[in-house]
Amino acid sequence: MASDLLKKPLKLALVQMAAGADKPANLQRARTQVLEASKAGAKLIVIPECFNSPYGTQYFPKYAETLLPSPPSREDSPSFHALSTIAKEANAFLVGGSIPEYSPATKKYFNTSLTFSPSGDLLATHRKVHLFDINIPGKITFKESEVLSPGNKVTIVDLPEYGKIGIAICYELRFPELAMIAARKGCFALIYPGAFNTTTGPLHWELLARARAVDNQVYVALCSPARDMDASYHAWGHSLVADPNAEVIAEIDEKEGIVYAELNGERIDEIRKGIPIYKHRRFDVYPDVSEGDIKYEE
Ligand SMILES: NC(=O)CCC(=O)C(=O)O
Repeated sequence: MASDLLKKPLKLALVQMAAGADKPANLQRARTQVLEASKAGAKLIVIPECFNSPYGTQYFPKYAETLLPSPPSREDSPSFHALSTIAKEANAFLVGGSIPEYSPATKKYFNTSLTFSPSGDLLATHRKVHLFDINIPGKITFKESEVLSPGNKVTIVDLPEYGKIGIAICYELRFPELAMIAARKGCFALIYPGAFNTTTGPLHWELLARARAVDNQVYVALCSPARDMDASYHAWGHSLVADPNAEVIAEIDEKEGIVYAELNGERIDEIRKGIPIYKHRRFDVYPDVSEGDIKYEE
């Protein structure tokens, strides 16, 4: 019996690409690797957070593009047009990692993810809601909010013929509420373009992916850039897919490469039948975070 959540099997690819200082080269690299994934049969393809620029607050203003009004002009957003064309060439849904965005109307910068359909149409825009501001003395200090402003919407995207996915960016993996809202609204997978680092990555990256998967009994996919030890920020890499039972079913090391996984709705149904937490929740005892005044990207 077909699953209500994911109507037919879906091949997912996570493109763990290197992103350097040369924006046109980053766009070209994304194209080459997305097309390789599509040749391998992937119908949902993800690229990393900040794929068109090095990751660092010092780079965001220089690499930022203007997305509104939508569609933007080619001059305002070469990355928007590259992603739309790549999705069409690949004939696949493309979660376009994220790019630094500048809004002239508000004079604010955002960390923004664009998702395109196989015909190259923009399906959703997610501006990172939870900014990465951390300070681990002697290890890493990073403050996205020095430059970026937060988005304020939950992003759920309907992939026609398949089902719904939730999209959030990197640090947002640490916020179970976001994942729970998306899962309880019927998503079969939570997709996170991300760039954890070599301090937090070893302990938390896989743990958090598996935690969000087991909490919600959905697929969880994390797509990182490849590690570049010459860059100012050392990405953890290790793009991976956890299944609805929190098993890591595909993973890569820190180098460039593509991770593939077959997603199957019947696997979600099987796990939910065996451990029926969806029937056991007690909203008479505590509130349902997926109800109430939630702001969605439309
Ligand atoms: N780009 C990010 O949001 C990094 C998040 C991260 O490394 C973490 O530990 O959280």
